[in-house]
Amino acid sequence: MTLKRNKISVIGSGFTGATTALMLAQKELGDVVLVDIPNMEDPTKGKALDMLEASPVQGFDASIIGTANYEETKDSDLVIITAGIARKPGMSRDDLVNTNAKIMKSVAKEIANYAPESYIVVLSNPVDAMTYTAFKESGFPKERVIGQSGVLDTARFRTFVAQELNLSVKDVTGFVLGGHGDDMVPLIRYSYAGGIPLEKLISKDRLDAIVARTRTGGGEIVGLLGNGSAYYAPAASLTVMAEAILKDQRRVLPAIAYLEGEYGYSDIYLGVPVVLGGKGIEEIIELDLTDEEKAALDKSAESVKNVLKVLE
Ligand SMILES: NC(=O)C1=CN([C@@H]2O[C@H](COP(=O)(O)OP(=O)(O)OC[C@H]3O[C@@H](n4cnc5c(N)ncnc54)[C@H](O)[C@@H]3O)[C@@H](O)[C@H]2O)C=CC1
Ligand SMILES: O=C([O-])CC(=O)C(=O)O
Repeated sequence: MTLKRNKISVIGSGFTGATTALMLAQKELGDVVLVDIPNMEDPTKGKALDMLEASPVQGFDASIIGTANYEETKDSDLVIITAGIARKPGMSRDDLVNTNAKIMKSVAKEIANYAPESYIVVLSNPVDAMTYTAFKESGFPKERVIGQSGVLDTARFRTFVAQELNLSVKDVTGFVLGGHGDDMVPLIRYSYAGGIPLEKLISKDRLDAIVARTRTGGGEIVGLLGNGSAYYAPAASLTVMAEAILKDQRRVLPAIAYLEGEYGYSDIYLGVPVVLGGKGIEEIIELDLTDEEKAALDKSAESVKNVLKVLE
């Protein structure tokens, strides 16, 4: 028997792509190919070499290469797409749609050509619409094209709750549904600290404030950074999704999935709870929602549909 390491391609070697490449390698999830456009080839090679030189210090075994040649992605097991522009203060994620759709189409075609059996995880914004674009352009089955939003949004929610209660983040769980925009839907009813419903531990006013901060969590970082958007927590979120797929963990995570009737929506990619494992999205979990929660999800789905209309 010949054992082989996973091959993971990360498209886009900017803030999120490079950080993700390092985290994947540090966790020894596979050999990493970092890809960018031709005029970014040298910086991409430089970042990859710099990361590789960290491997003896930290003691991880993974090759990391930088390239502008998609041939290097041949037969990747997993491809993570971070290529595209990021927003600046004053912009919404949806303002990125036209530029990033063009990039996503070309990247998805390259992946379909060189890594037709791979799983695709999309980060580029507006991510619900970009995941839809990657699905259509790649022609891959829906379970192999997944978007990242909920792990990050939930992580922000968990961070703020842990700060509020002065408890370990490890004991705080949360669930954020819907599109990755300011009308995402954090579900308090399904969120706990050490198994205790949050509503029993935090006042309604404080919970409302935490929900509001979660919804605008991306914008908060954009405002502070001044020239770009978040990358450490997004990279950590991508890494957890990659691990769930490559190690067939069957984790229950919120992820952007293609819906065909689930939650009452069709032909749309939207953030919902899924089982993520070796076959990609193995199940979509349908939760019972109150009328208020469903109305909030409808509003969020409507925003995603409006972005998709721009693409038509
Ligand atoms: N879904 C989410 O939760 C999050 C999404 N994002 C999004 O991820 C994207 C990337 O963000 P950053 O890494 O901070 O941006 P960045 O500007 O630092 O890096 C983007 C990289 O993509 C490259 N690129 C452009 N066209 C390409 C192509 N055709 N092939 C390969 N590479 C290409 C650029 O040269 C650049 O190096 C943005 O759209 C951002 O909004 C960022 C954080 C969280
Ligand atoms: O806010 C942005 O533009 C980047 C992003 O999606 C996030 O950090 O949630």
